[in-house]
Amino acid sequence: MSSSSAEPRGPVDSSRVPRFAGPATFARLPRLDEVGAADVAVVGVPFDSGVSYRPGARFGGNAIREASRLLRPYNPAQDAAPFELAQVADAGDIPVNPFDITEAVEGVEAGADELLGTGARLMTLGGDHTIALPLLRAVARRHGPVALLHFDAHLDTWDTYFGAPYTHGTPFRRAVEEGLLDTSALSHVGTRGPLYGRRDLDDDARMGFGIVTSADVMRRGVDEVTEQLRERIGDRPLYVSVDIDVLDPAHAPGTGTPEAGGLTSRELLEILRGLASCRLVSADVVEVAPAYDHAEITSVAASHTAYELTTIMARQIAAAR
Ligand SMILES: N=C(N)NCCCC(=O)O
Ligand SMILES: [Zn+2]
Ligand SMILES: [Zn+2]
Repeated sequence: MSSSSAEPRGPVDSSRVPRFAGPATFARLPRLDEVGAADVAVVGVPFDSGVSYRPGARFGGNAIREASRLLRPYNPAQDAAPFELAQVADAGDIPVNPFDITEAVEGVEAGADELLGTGARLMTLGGDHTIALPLLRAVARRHGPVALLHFDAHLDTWDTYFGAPYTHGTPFRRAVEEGLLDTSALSHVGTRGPLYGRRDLDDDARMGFGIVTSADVMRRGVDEVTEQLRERIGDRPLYVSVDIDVLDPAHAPGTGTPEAGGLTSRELLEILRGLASCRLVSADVVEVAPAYDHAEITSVAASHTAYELTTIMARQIAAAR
């Protein structure tokens, strides 16, 4: 633990305080200001001014926090109690200007930079996918160009929308242009749906991305696909970005640009668990738009996604100690 030699402070005990009581933090964990420092900071970014279709992802972080009340402290799939292995804390939100995208992007970068500067890894809850760019800027400043595993229905390597360079469809083209990514280890997973033209794929391939489509996951299976991803990543520092629309709309209706034919939440969680040996330096879960959700289907899936990613980071922090 970076804060002190004391044991990590874990979640509120749901056998003593009902899990539906009190204000929500991620997984009922302490706030960052209650523990001083954290190994993994869960941070919200309530920003959705970069969307091309339905708005509402600005409410995603808090919806994920609410849904995460039901998470329990032991993760059997990874045989780990993540919140005992490392201090995980909820760092609140990075508040940014909803009326000025350029200023917001700078604000996210500064907020992420400050948290990373404490030695914490970030588990960011979006927000729309625009925020991946400033998050990657902050991460690359510390680690150099990182490997990227991008779970999404969409490529998000388009150039501009209405002339705007910073949008939720363009973060990874900007990241490649800025040299933030190790272009020998870039993968999209779960890609599907109509494109603007064949050229979208040509541009994407030229940037260095490999694609595992949603249909590939179905045909080849989770284990084979995950093995291939692990080989491509090797021991490089890895950033994982999960756009919740990688899931089929049946598994994640609460999102802004849904596409039919997506992954199941079981497939996504199993692929993530298969990455436990990778050097995960930070991650995000974005594009949860609760206004289109039903019975917290999407925010529950997102909370479990963040839980698996947090578990991977906590295990690695404990193993390195
Ligand atoms: N990043 C997400 N979720 N969507 C990008 C879709 C961009 C488009 O409207 O073509
Ligand atoms: Zn998407
Ligand atoms: Zn996206």
